[in-house]
Amino acid sequence: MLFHVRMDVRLPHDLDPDAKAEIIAREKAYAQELQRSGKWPQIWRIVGEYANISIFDVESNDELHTLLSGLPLFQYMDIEVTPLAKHPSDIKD
Ligand SMILES: O=C(O)CC1=CCC(=O)O1
Repeated sequence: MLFHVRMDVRLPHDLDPDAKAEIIAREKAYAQELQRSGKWPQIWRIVGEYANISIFDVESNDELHTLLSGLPLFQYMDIEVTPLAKHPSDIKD
């Protein structure tokens, strides 16, 4: 199942710089591991925003929820999920 996910990051302005660097490093490691697993095949920066558009390829809504809620930055994100289905005009496969 494919999902389009938008993540807007809203870090507190008063977050300690070392804590900020540490949580961002953990976020990167977590995201790169999921990319290597094939569950997070695309991640794109939205130009001019601290936000990304990602594509997830997972087995279920529950799996996606587990992965998203495991993001180190989860508590600092607004997340919008759009489930994707094959378009009838798509010529692939
Ligand atoms: O910077 C972001 O868009 C938040 C984020 C998600 C995965 C990652 O590495 O950073």
